[in-house]
Amino acid sequence: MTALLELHGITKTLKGQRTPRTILDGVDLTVESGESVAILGRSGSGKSTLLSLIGLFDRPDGGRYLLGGQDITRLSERRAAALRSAEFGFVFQRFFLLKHLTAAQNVAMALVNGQGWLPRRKRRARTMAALDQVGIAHLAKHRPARLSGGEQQRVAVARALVREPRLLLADEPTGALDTETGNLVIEVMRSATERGCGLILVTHDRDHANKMRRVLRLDDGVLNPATTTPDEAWTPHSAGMQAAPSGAGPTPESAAGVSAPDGADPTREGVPR
Ligand SMILES: Nc1ncnc2c1ncn2[C@@H]1O[C@H](COP(=O)(O)OP(=O)(O)OP(=O)(O)O)[C@@H](O)[C@H]1O
Repeated sequence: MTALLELHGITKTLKGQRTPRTILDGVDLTVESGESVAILGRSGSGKSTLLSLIGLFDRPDGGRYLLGGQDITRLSERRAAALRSAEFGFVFQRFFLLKHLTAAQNVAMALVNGQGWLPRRKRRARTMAALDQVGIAHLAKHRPARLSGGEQQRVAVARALVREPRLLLADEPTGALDTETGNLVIEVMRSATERGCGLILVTHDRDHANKMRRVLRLDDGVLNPATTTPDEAWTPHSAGMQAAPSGAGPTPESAAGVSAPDGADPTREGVPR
């Protein structure tokens, strides 16, 4: 069977400095449909860079990237944006909801692009189904200000799922939530894998990593191919693990996958290279 995602020898080097710096050093990774994979690693080990390459916000300098068996290593910006809208769902630490829109409108935003034209009734049905999936259909008409942090993140997860992505990419999605709410959000994302969606979760949380089928560790840009347990991954070498800094990042539109047709990387927005 063809794997959902295959990375072969992916490298990324930061240039523009006196000496180029290797951020990803020959990463190999295979993810099957319906599989969940946690990636652990200390701060600065390259986790967000890897997700950004997988989400087609950036390109590798070397290696091959296959999605469903198709080589997508070197797509034009336009094709990358189209594929990103059609195939991926994104969840970040911050929720990136538009304040003046209701929960339902925030979710429906993700259907504006990437799905072609959807009749209003269908759009509404899919939006409500996504909100129902995350257990907050009854809050559809509420604006973000009336929702708790966990409810807002569930809206963000519904927005990521409404397009029925093949792959869900989550970068520290529970970093701003309390334990109970974080568990709920992880469970919602994990349940999407039961319907065949792949899930790659970058996290510093051992318990959440433990809920994924595989746990992999990234050390200074090198992805250890051996499945590990979160406790093993938490060796002194990775003692520098800490919450990701919440700097400039995605916008509500880019988090919904509808506003980065120019290939701008929402995970890097505003960050000078
Ligand atoms: N735009 C950039 N400009 C300069 N350096 C960058 C840029 N993006 C990433 N880096 C560097 O690349 C390395 C990997 O960064 P990345 O954000 O991928 O790490 P991470 O494992 O996700 O860290 P964290 O857990 O803190 O989010 C870091 O040393 C970082 O400083």
